[in-house]
Formats: sequence, C-alpha cells, structure tokens
Amino acid sequence: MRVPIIAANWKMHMTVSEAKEFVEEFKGKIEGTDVEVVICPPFTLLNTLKEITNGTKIKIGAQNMHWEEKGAFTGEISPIMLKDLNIDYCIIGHSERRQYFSETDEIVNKKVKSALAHDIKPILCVGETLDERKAEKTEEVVKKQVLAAFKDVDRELAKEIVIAYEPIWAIGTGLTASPEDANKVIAFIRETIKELYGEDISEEIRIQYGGSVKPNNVEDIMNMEDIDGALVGGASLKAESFAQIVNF
Ligand SMILES: O=C(CO)COP(=O)(O)O
Repeated sequence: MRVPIIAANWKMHMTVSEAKEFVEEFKGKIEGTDVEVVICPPFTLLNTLKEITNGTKIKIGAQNMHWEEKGAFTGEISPIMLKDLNIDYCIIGHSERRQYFSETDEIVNKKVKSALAHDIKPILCVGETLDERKAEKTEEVVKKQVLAAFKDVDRELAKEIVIAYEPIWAIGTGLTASPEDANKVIAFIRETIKELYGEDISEEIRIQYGGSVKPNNVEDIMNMEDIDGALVGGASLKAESFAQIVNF
C-alpha cells in the first residue's frame, strides 16, 4: 500500500509572517488526514517552518540543493545544511530549475544521489513541454529524464525517491492533463522503474502528478490507480485551498 503524498511547492513566495499565519490556519484543518503532507518553502523559511510545525502532521522539504557538502559555491545550500535542520524532502529537477537555471539531467542525477546519501528524500520532477507532447514524444522525454536521474542509484535507496510527473504546459497555466492522460504517463513511469529495479520497487515507489492541481480537480486526479499524490504550486499558497486539496 503506497501512502499518498501531497506536497506544496511555494516557489519564490511567502515571508516569515505569511508562513506563520499559513501554518496557524492550516495545521488544524488537516488533523484527520492519512495523507503525507509536505511543505517546500524557500530556504529563508525552512528553519521557522521546522520549528512551528513540530508536533503536527506537516513535513518540510527544500526546493533545491547543491550536491556537494561544502565549498566555494556562493549562493548555494548543501545537503548537510538541510539535514542540520532535519529537513525530510528536497524537490530536485523542477522544470523551472531546468529551464531558468540550466539544470541538466546529469546535475539532477548528482543532486538525487547526494540527497539520498544524506537521508533526504528527493521529490524528482520530470515532464515534457507542449511541443514535445504535440510531437508525441512524452514517453520518450520522460523515460530519458527518469533513466538519467536514477543512474547509479541503488535499489534500496531508489524506493525512497518520490517522482513528480509535471507536464510543463500544465504548470501555472490552469491547464491540467486529464486524469486519464496523467495516469497513463505515470503508469509508463512505473513501468520504467520496473525495468530498472523490478516489480517490488516499482509497486512501492510513489509518483505524484503536478500542474494546476486545485481543490476542484484533485479528487479525480487522486482517484486514478497509479497516481499517488500531487505537487501543488499556486493552490498551495492559501491555507484554505491547500487544506481542501489535502482533504480531497
Ligand atoms: O510546478 C508546480 C509544482 O511544482 C505546479 O504549479 P501549479 O500548481 O501552480 O501549476
């Protein structure tokens, strides 16, 4: 049985006072949930959020990390620093990082391996552009991203990775893949994991959908057989709407 996981990606939003207000309202609304709930805020909020969510069901993740433990990498944050704050998860390879910060499949693979080595669970993002979808290359693109990200990752650690399938054309656009289409690609990703690690790992690994998930479409998405959760951007910024999503 895979435990569903719904994660907030706050991207470059929220101040300390906004985050405190959010948690104050949000924590009481999700007490009854069996879903694993993760909030991934900007680095500046990790410490505060870790403190104020202590004793709640909320886990905290970062949105990015460097793969090295320390060194002359101005502006970067290392896995040691994240672990120092007891951070549970880290989003890796989000399409915005691939697109605006030139993250390649090789970099994503280094970050995935480094996160796992430091006991941080990666939320690994993959997904195709609109042009790639129109050219019917979705499976090819997603498979290449998955194979590259999992390169040299041991079986036992592989199952700790959460994969987020986020079609780029559905992010922040209000367009969503239909639940059936999203499920089809996610089932294909699961098949790819099976080819790599066998059926037991592929049945255990959790795969989320991301891209304009809202309170009004989350239930249809979560009801699909292969979809184990959601990675939510815009609709995770308000406690009320993110709580509705978690309580789908
Ligand atoms: O990129 C996303 C989550 O990582 C999705 O963002 P939206 O939910 O705003 O489309």
